[in-house]
Amino acid sequence: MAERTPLTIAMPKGRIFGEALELLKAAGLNVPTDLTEDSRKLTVEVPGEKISFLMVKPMDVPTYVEHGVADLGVVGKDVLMEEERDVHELLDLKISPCRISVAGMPDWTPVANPKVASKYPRIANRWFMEQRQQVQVIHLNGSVELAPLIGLADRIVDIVSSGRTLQENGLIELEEITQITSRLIANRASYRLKNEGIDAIVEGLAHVVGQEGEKR
Ligand SMILES: Nc1ncnc2c1ncn2[C@@H]1O[C@H](COP(=O)(O)OP(=O)(O)OP(=O)(O)O)[C@@H](O)[C@H]1O
Ligand SMILES: O=P(O)(O)OC[C@H]1O[C@H](OP(=O)(O)OP(=O)(O)O)[C@H](O)[C@@H]1O
Repeated sequence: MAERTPLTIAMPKGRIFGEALELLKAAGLNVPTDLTEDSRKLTVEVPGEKISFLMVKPMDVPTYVEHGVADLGVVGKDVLMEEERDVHELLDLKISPCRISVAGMPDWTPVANPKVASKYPRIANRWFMEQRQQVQVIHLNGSVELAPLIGLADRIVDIVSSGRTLQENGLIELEEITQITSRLIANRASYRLKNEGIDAIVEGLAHVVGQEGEKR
């Protein structure tokens, strides 16, 4: 891909990273060999292409992009829904598919003002508000499935993929809130000012994910 505009891409460390990297390579980006999941380097430049990568926490990707220190970012739709940052969502990359669901113990019975543990307090609050159910959301940063087992919460709102974590902890999925995939996002000003460079990347990625007609 002939790329002249200097661009910075925020890449999420962790689960999405490998698949996102493969997509970028398939889209023709000359990805440097030191851009690997286990690298400790936090910035990596693509020689000759004026592209640099920032290695950041998945939850922080929209922050870097909103503030314009990254022009582009790859992030799960769950994070976009939770963070509500002012960024431009360009493309559904269709990687890291999963869903956000409400789950609980099989013998769960309705109680007044139930406690709901979640890594996604905004998504959980929004969902229960839409359902006109009053709940108390407890924010956790991980191991959310533990909460109903030890009496911290009556239900959880969390990612479900294979369903293994729920199953191994004796929980059941009660309601699906939404399907999730990873998205390509852009800083709003960058999208206007660096449109040519960004469009070249979007075109390449859209071609790979088979989505020419679906770009936003
Ligand atoms: N079990 C899963 N299967 C598939 N995709 C998942 C799964 N869990 C999360 N994801 C997707 O991958 C993204 C990144 O998840 P990952 O676990 O790498 O980061 P994280 O949730 O921020 O973890 P940590 O808090 O450990 O840094 C999530 O935002 C979501 O879109
Ligand atoms: O349906 P499954 O395939 O089992 O995947 C779902 C699990 O994966 C994620 O957890 P993660 O591994 O990121 O750990 P965490 O609990 O620390 O967030 C998510 O929060 C679920 O716990």
